[in-house]
Amino acid sequence: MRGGGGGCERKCGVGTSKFPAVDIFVTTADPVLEPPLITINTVLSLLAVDYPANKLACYVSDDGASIVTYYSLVEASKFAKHWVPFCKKYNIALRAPFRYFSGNSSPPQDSSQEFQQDWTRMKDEYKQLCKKIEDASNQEPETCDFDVFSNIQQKNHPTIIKVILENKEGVADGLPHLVYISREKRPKHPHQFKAGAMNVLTRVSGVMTNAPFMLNVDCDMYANNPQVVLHAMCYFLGAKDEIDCGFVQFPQFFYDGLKEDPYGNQLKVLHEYFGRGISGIQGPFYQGSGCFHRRKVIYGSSPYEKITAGELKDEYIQKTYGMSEKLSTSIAKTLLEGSNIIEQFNSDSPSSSIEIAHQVGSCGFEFGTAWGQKLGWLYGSVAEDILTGLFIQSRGWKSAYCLPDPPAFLGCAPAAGPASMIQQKRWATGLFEVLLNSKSPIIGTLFGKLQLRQCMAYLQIQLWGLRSIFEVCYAILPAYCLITNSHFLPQMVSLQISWCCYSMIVIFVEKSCINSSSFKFQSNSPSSPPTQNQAPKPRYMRRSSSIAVEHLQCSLHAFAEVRSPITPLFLMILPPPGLPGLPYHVDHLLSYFTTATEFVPSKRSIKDRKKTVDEHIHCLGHLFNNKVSRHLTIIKSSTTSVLSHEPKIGIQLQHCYELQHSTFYSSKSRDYPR
Ligand SMILES: O=c1ccn([C@@H]2O[C@H](COP(=O)(O)OP(=O)(O)O[C@H]3O[C@H](CO)[C@@H](O)[C@H](O)[C@H]3O)[C@@H](O)[C@H]2O)c(=O)[nH]1
Ligand SMILES: [Mn+2]
Repeated sequence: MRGGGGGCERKCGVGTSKFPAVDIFVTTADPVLEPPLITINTVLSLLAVDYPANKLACYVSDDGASIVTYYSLVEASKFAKHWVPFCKKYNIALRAPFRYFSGNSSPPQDSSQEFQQDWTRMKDEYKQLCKKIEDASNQEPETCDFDVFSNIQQKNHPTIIKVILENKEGVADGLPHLVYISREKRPKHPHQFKAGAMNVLTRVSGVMTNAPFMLNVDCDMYANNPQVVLHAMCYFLGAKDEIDCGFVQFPQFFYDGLKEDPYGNQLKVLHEYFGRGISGIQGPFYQGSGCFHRRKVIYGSSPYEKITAGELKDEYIQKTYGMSEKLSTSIAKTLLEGSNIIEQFNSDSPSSSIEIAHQVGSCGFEFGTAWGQKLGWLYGSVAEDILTGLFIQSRGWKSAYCLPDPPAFLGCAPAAGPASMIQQKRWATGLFEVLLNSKSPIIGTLFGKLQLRQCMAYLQIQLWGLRSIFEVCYAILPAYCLITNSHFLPQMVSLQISWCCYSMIVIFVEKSCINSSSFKFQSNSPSSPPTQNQAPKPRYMRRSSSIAVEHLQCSLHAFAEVRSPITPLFLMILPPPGLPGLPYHVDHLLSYFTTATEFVPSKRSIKDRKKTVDEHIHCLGHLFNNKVSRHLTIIKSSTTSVLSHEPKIGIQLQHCYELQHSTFYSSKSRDYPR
């Protein structure tokens, strides 16, 4: 055992030497669009997490090959030497300094003298750090250490790797390793965007530290909950079978969003409701940031095939994973000793592997190998996250969704305007590319281990781009009807009328149930994972609710959900007769009806209801608004949860509400680190 790590040990009831190592990857690509100050704040928040420092290594990939980014990291590492002990000493909740100090010009008055002094010193140091970075952005810093950056072009340069911090003695209370990487770029070589960067990070870390778990964060998402690594490890180590937990995804939440989120940039529907819903099937999608993977999952392993040493001949490994002896050894170790996760951490210091790291970071390394095709982060879509996660789940792995309080990561989202439209267009295109890819969910279900309902959930998001056609139609529909003095509801065609009545019932029951059954969260949510002997605390208390009504509600939802992903496809081919010329999209009609049901009598005050109606009307004007679909998604999430569990009604409901309301442990894994 190296080092002590008393803090974590006390909190978790497990010796920290038993904690598995974790490699952390932060990606940045452009020092202008992603200012180094933001990147270093993310890095600082990660260096300061509550986890033994000798089990962590943080790798920053800089696709911008920016001297300012590198300089900022070097300066930040000096600051970290004071910042991290400060955070741990006073158990600071928010460990990204720009958020911690924002709006506070003086320390809290009711705190101790010592704390006030330390606080003021830290704030001054942070100010100096900001000043240095600002100066460097205006005029490039000059020291001999930065020679490698001179005379290079952003898109044409060799690999640059710098070990900035090294925890050589392996002390748990020290600082984690910090490594800067800018992979080789050549004009004629496709660099494969983030997926390419992630694959280099995987290989470089494979030869340097080779931790069995890897966390990946975008540079603009800082760790908002210092216990995030512990939370993730509870899932990995608690899973009865590792197949249940190939990766652990934390939802993406954002700070400083616009009030009321008029453009839907907070992606509440996707992350909060949809995410919880599919947790009940095969688990959440991989969302690109805030996700922990098992290393062997990224190396392409399948939970059903146990690899034997005989299969891992050098020749095979080098053909699949590339020509590097040290990398081959580390990969073989990961694949063979996959479950012996404690042993794998490479105890050599990162700087001893720097030469090999350069080799595996070069752009020709992947030539002729399976990287990006069958392993690593996959190429072929700008939504490499969804594609990679889909491929993992198609091999049979499940994933877990973790929603601790406070949220694990917070990021910045474009507020509005062209930036957010460009982002949404990129996602819509990327998602559609995945649908057309040879690894599409349909193929995954037919020939792989992707569950049918998981496939439907993937289709639901992948058809997102196509839905805009219908969205436009429905947005202009009311106006069209006003101008031509016609109706947008179908004429007396029995099929459509029955759909309308049915939808009204669903929403009516939904509304009345939401009003009648209320759930109260316990305010004292556990801030640390429970110890071995401690029973898990229930995270919510049920107050009053009628099981019968709830069940009715859930079954209706289930019924409504089953057809949902198929509906848009079906209706595109076969528009029903009631609305000539306009496809009849049930989802969207449902959202119109949601507005109407605000007039159904309920216990909510008139003022409240009026507000909701206003909201909906406001929404209809905004094509990018999520609010209309919010109600729908509540329906979807409870449905998918219900559908995914065994037939006993009571258990179904329990799971359904746990998935919707629990913030920490998944309903499936109730074991804790041993
Ligand atoms: O060539 C590139 C391009 C991007 N990135 C990094 O990838 C991340 C995501 O890129 P960004 O342009 O910020 O995309 P977002 O739309 O904000 O990100 C979401 O969508 C992406 C897929 O489009 C996912 O990769 C992200 O993880 C997910 O958070 C950032 O850290 C970038 O620095 C690189 O490292 N190299
Ligand atoms: Mn981003």
